[in-house]
Amino acid sequence: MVSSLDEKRLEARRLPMAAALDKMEDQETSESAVESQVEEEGPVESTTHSIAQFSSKLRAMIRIRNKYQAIKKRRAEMAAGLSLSGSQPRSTSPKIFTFDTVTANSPPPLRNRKKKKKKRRVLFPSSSRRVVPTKESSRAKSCLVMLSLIVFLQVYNAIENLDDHVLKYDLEGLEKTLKREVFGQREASEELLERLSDYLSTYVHNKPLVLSLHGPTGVGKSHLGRILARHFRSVMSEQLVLQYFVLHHCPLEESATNCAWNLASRISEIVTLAEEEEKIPVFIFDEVEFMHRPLLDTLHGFFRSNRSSEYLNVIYMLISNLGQGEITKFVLQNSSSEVSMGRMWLRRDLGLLLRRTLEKHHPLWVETDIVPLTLLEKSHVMDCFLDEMTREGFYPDHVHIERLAGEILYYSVGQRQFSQTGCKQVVAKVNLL
Ligand SMILES: Nc1ncnc2c1ncn2[C@@H]1O[C@H](COP(=O)(O)OP(=O)(O)OP(=O)(O)O)[C@@H](O)[C@H]1O
Repeated sequence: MVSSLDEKRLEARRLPMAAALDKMEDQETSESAVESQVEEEGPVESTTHSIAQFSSKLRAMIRIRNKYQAIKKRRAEMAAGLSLSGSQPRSTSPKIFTFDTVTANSPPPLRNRKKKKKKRRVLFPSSSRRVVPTKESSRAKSCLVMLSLIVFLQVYNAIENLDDHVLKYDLEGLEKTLKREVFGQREASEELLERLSDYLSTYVHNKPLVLSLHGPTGVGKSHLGRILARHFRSVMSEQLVLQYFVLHHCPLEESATNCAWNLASRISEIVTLAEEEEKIPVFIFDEVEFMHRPLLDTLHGFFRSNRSSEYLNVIYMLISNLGQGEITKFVLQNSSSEVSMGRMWLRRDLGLLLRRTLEKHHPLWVETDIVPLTLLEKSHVMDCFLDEMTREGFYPDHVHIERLAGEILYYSVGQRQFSQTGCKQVVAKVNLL
């Protein structure tokens, strides 16, 4: 495209050229006149010089004329091009005229052009100052971040602490021992572990943990008590675990008050020591069915939650055959419905039944978690024989074990046989071998 300025320039060039052409035409006529005059008058030396000068001027003029013709032609072509492109707006910016072809100046094809990035613009109202608003850091936002960080750290710390507590008592180790050494009491063992794990995961409690193990004779109550005492002695110090056998420590009723006083001071001593060591002491009372009233009352006092904090971080375990009649009856009656009702439901019902009986015996059982141990079946008794024989160095012959297990008395319910004395006689029978 050619701007108006270019046109003016062309025009300006064209005018002198046109004048020169007119002059050239005049000169051509005058040249012919001169030539005719020369023909008529003959060659003269002075005229020869002026003719040579004149012919060089003429050649220059012809060159200018040719250029002018070329420019004129190009203008005509450009005008034709403009009319073809139609409504394209003419650029108002000044352009430098060159003799390059139009195609050389034409814009490159679209695909070769780089995509221009869109500028993000902030639109301001005409009345306001054109200043980009400064980003204000929100204090509420930073406070929220800080708060969530603190909460996260506290939760993380609490979880770590919980893990630390449980790890300290090695409940996983205890679980393995129970699985290996206790037969036929899977639910009771699991319940026990669950209560211990819940309690031992934290050091701050609002009441002590009181577990009460009940079951018929020979089902492994004392056996469980011994395993627990051994375990806690190994993970804590000896002094923080007390095993109290009523028939051994306080057999006579007349000395019960004195026993109670001694027991209370012993408990206080151990609790204080445990508080210093930041550990939870364990008290295991066996043969509780023989415990006299003053001792039961003393224990009841320790189970209450109105005592100072060190007395709340304690585990008490009561072992007795109280309620054994109820357990035997319940197991035999529900042996066939175990699968249909589910063992957990039966255990819950049995627990409620036992609580009613035990609360009549002494109110301290209101504060306890009751863990019933069930009757052992013939297969469990055989496991007891196998274990005992291996321990005593006998070859564990299956036929021999079956014969020994057959000498024990059983309750028969359908296909199932429940031992009337659990594994109580196993040790004695193996000793006779
Ligand atoms: N469930 C069991 N698993 C392994 N061994 C057992 C089990 N029950 C009993 N025994 C064995 O039988 C012996 C006697 O058991 P334990 O003293 O625990 O009976 P108990 O339930 O306390 O009975 P009691 O109320 O008459 O004292 C134990 O030494 C133990 O070796």
